[in-house]
Amino acid sequence: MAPKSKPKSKHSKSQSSDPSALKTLAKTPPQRPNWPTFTPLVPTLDLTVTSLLPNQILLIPNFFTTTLCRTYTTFLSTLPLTTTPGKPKRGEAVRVNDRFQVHDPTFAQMLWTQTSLQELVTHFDNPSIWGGEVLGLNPNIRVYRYRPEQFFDKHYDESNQLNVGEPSIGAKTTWTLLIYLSRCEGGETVFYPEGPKHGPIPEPIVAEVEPGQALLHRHGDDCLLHEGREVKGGEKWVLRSDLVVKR
Ligand SMILES: O=C(O)CCC(=O)C(=O)O
Ligand SMILES: [Fe+2]
Repeated sequence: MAPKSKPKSKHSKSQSSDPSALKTLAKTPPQRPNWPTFTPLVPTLDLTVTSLLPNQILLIPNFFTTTLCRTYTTFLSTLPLTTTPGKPKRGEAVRVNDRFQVHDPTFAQMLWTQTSLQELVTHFDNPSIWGGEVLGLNPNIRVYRYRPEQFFDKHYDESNQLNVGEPSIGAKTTWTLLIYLSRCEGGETVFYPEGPKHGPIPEPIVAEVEPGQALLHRHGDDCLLHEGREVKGGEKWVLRSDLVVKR
């Protein structure tokens, strides 16, 4: 929470009387988390991308090992998570969880290149599925913690336009990436495929919260309605980014 008034310490006084120091301070971006390294990992050759719904929802079991999941949840619980308000803005899904969000291009690049993700995505059987030339991951990194009774109500994920790299290239997001980091009761991510207009309503598709499993699903215009079901016991930890392609 922001302090009500500026602290009146000697330190802050000496800083404000030196304009160049102030300039440096203003330019300093908020500190990025000191993310743990991605070890140990299952070798890429031992991982497979499976379809929960062909062309729409893909899974990579054991993308993170159990040990790495534990390292991450321990680390993530030290971050300043904030509880999202129960009352969303108009048109936004009700989302009750604790979250942390950071713009971190370095981490996005690490998660892309220092895990099996880049290899699995770029060597996928049908690369046209990604919706363009894949550049990497969205630097908008989100961390969610759901405790019992917390959930993410039904919604669609939007595609976002952004610029990535140096020199920067126009890009857009096409698939959501979720990495489950813990085991919990409930909390499944559930998708609701649309059936034919007058036909029967298709069964929902349920992705279980398997620690270490990565889930990719199409978003933007091709997004299925989905939700993060209420957690009934334990904690559900998720790392979220998106696949980014050339615009
Ligand atoms: O936590 C989940 O299972 C779903 C998260 C989600 O839908 C989102 O991040 O947009
Ligand atoms: Fe979503």
